[in-house]
Amino acid sequence: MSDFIPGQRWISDGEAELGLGTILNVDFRSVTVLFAASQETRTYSARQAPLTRVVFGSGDHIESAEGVTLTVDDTKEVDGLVIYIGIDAAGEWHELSEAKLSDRMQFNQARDRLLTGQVDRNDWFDLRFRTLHHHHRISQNPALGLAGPKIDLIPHQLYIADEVSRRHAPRVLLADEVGLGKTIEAGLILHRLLLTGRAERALILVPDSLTHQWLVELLRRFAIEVTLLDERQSQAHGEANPFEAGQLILASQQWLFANPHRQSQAEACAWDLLIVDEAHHLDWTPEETGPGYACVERLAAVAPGLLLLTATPEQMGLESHFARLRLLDPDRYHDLERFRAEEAGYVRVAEAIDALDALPGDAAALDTAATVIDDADSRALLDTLADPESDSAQREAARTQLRDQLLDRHGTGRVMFRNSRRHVGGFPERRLHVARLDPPSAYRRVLRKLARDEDSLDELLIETGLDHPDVMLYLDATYRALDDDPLNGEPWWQIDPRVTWLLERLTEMGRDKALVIAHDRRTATDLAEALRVLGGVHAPVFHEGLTLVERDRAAADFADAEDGSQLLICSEIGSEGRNFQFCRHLVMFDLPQHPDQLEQRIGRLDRIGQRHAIEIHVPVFADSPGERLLRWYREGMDAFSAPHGVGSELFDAFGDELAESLLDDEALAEVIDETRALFDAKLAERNAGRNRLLELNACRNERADAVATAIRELDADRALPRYLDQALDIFGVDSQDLGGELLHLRAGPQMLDGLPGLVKGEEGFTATRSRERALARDDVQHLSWEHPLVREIMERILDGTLGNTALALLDHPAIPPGRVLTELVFCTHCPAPTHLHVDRFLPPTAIRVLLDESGANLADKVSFTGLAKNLQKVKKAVARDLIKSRHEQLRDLLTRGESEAERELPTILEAAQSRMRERLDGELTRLQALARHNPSVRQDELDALRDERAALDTAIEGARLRLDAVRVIVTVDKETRR
Ligand SMILES: Nc1ncnc2c1ncn2[C@@H]1O[C@H](COP(=O)(O)OP(=O)(O)OP(=O)(O)O)[C@@H](O)[C@H]1O
Repeated sequence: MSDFIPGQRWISDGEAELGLGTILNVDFRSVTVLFAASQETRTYSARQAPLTRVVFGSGDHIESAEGVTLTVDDTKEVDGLVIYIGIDAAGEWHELSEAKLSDRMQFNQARDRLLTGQVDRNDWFDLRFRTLHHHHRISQNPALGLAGPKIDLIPHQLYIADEVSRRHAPRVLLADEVGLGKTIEAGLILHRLLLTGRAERALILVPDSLTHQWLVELLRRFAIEVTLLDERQSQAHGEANPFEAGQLILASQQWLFANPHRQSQAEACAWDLLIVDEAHHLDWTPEETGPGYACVERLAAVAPGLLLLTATPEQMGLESHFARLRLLDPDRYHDLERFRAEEAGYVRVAEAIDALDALPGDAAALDTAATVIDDADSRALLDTLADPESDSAQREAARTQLRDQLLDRHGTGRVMFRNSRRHVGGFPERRLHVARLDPPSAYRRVLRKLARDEDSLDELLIETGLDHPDVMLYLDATYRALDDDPLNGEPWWQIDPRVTWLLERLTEMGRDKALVIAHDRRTATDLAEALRVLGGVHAPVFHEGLTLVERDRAAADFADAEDGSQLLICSEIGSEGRNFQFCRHLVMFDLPQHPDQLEQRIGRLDRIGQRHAIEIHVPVFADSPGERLLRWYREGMDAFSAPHGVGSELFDAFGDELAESLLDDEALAEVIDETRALFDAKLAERNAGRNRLLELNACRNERADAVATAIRELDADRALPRYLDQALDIFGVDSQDLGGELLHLRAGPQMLDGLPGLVKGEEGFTATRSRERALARDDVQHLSWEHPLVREIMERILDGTLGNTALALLDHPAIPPGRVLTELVFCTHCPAPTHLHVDRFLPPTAIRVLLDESGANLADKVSFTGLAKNLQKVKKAVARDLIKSRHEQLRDLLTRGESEAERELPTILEAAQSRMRERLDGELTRLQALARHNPSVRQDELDALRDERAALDTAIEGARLRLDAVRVIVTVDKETRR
């Protein structure tokens, strides 16, 4: 028969912070418990439920749900429930069923363990106290959640991650230029949200070709383990919803978007955060919604958090860009025309921001700023800034604040972050090398035919089945398609001079690696064959026809610095998302037709981490459409020198005309002139308006610097190695110093099970506290306070009972032998739903009380460490006897200690309240001010912030103290010890 009866009170052994639970339901298999204080319900197996029954004894204090505190005098049992008989502060007697106890009550484990003679090792008690101390310290660190990942501290990424992850349910477009680290930003945001409990479930949708890269990047850099879901795995779950298989699911977009059944399963789950990479593929036009867009739209409607990633937000045109913004905030982005009009106003805002630098003293600048500034608070700041008499520190503060206010209150800044190379700086030069080759006669025949008249072009299109203008641009494909022609007997690569040209370039490059990209998959595979046959060069190929595993293998072969291949040949899919910055030669075997695609290709190499100038090699056939396309890119928009972000608009304006002029130099010259004029105009317009605002907003240096400094301080925290030494030893982890700041950690024979990354009998892992060392090697983990092993150890200590009782001997000349000191560690306990992240303001806070026999508190006079280093351990049996003999005295001292600690609680709670109010009121004021100007502040954000503040207020007010640990210290003299 089950031991559980509805109404009984139990606490969770592993999650004491849930508060006092009530048995809701019991059947022969399971038991369901409601933890009302933290609004959680849990179901456990009835036979192995990790629960402890809560029963209080005579002298204990209990509290009823109505808030009446009683001192227990006696108990009785009725129908399996304990009835407490106790007296309240006014001297009235009450009977209280356990079912009516307050949900916020704590079961005093340390007290009960001590009084029943269960004592732990003295060093465990030490470790417990230190854990509380460090946990408290780290929980309030402003860099929490950003310090653990194994990344370089790059300001624009830190700024974005910090800004976005502070928000309630962030919904943003991460739109940095290619290779500036959008994946890293998304990883940082996810990491912080997970670490602080603000998110638990996330769905990450990425292109097929990037699933593995994401999986590895999240694991290696962020120590985040995700479940990669595909159709095969989903089927293994049978009827069950495969998206429930893990908290963090990574899936391919192609798979999900093509599969309505799986989509409805994904939609049926509760996600906290949805991440969509390469979001420019989500097609939308006013006439038609693509399946990917529709799927994400439905998921985005139910997931509170949404991160869309794209380097080319406008690749599919402004309308499509607007549609993505609409996914983020449908209320704000509902009218395309209004959006266009708003964009036009950004120029004035950007000019006003720039004008601030000329103040005080410049009357024109003052006018420019004043035309945009229209609220009272901003106007007051402008007055300070314009006043030559004002204090210079005040002026600087006003300038910064005003700039922030202008950025906040105007533009898409809050929903879109876009950093550019120009702004970030420090990126390598790009060098273009064009090889002008003579077309072989077979290609010349095609060109002549094309040049003849329109009818010949139509004929060729029908004959080859190719599209226009592909038939002119990719002559090898046209040649292949004309395989009925007896003159086209040889494989294209036997006649195409680009093959020998490439072999020669490879020889010149020596040991340097090269990435080759061709438009067409067949060109890529044939080219690999050609290089093998004609030059004995082995090259892996990467294209859409390969399985994911085959693609990853090809990429890994290329990435291998020692034995890997010199080159990788990709079709166009290799031009997206992949990290090839270890290589500096890019061969564009042909040219893509869209400027954004050209930028994506270059972006594989021109990424963070690239240390060399990038050599871009392009072979073109003299006087061919390919050469004309190259001219359009170079002369029309400087497409090879740096990303400019207006390619999409140019393509929309001139793509068709260009296709028509690829056979005609005169017509081309006109298209180039027109393209150039529009390019210059767009660039000027962008740089003055939206781009300028986006740039200014994408990284606020003071904030980024503050985060980086906080991270560096945590990196250098000398307390971590000391803490780890002790913790690893106690948890049975063997650690070996490998020199060079490296540490190898392995499970020792006595290790407590279930520590992340460590399994008995297995190798373990190498880690280092040095960020630089960790970054230098893929196989070395970054050991920080946020490392999963350190977090698990801390959580186990804080949630469990390890070290919460101890007994030690003290030999002190000033204290006679046989006296008892009691060292009590109380801890604030604040049950609240995890998403409130109450730890930010009130992390478990220790109050130490050290009582002598008379009940005097010596904590201020005798420090924890001062005392600890003079203590001697004692055998457990002796400790038990000592405790038994002092039972009554200890009970009294425990009660006395409680009232000592209670005296300190109000100050701690007040400080927590004021920290919380300062932060949330500040955010609320800022958001309210923003909402007046910038409709991208959502009403639900404001409401959520108000609700959060109210809920935090209640939670902090309801915080209690619980006895976390107790150590009894008995004084001895040298004689006794001997
Ligand atoms: N802070 C960092 N520390 C170390 N490496 C980084 C950092 N930021 C970016 N990288 C590396 O630079 C490369 C580009 O970063 P990432 O893939 O996040 O860029 P992206 O903006 O998503 O690129 P794309 O536009 O191609 O999708 C990756 O190899 C990434 O690991």
